[in-house]
Amino acid sequence: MSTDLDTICRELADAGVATVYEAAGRQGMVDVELQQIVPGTRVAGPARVVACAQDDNFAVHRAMSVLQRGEVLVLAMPEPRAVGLVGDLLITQAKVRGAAAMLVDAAVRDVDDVRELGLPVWTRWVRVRGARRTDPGDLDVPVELGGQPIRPGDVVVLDRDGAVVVPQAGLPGVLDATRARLAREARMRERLLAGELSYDIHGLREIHEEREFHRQDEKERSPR
Ligand SMILES: O=C([O-])CC(=O)C(=O)O
Ligand SMILES: [Mg+2]
Repeated sequence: MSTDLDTICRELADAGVATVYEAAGRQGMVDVELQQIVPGTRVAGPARVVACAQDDNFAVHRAMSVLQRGEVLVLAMPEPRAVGLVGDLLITQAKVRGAAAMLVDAAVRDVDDVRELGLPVWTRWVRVRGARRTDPGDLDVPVELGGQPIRPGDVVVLDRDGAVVVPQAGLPGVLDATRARLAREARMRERLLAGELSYDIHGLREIHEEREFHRQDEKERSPR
């Protein structure tokens, strides 16, 4: 992974999923409930997409042989199911090879050991149900996760809130918008800490009072 991309990913990870999602114009959300196996982790990296055959983790074993440092392994299946595609042994390999994180649209097992390993993992389910190892599946192909298309190399940002995907072509724009949003939020936070209300800052009080005024007005004018 280039230093440039590495720096951009670090900046997006620090900004966090919600901020990047808003900065991207509310695009890229992975719309599923995800469990964060290692608390407190936030990461971003280019996707190494692993399209597993149904209930089969052959492709995950294969992916370990091509994985590059800094990548986020994205594990998908044709139908997401609570099948344990990875546990501590596969995740050990990912860690040794320098993966940034793993996003699993299936199940993870051995979670106590995985937590100890410390490689950030997000998963749809925790379940011990074993995977087959018979179909090589596909690597480096587009998949869909929680309604969100993920192409190889798209940047995946992950934290406690879940995951958001930024297509490579959109990276510079989203990075600029993220910086601008962080600056705006910092100014806003200062005003809120000083006691101001978002109700006033966004002009909502005014809107509400105006509506109330018209409602009263209409009530008075309407015949009984
Ligand atoms: O081996 C498997 O199929 C998944 C697993 O439990 C591990 O990686 O430790
Ligand atoms: Mg295991």
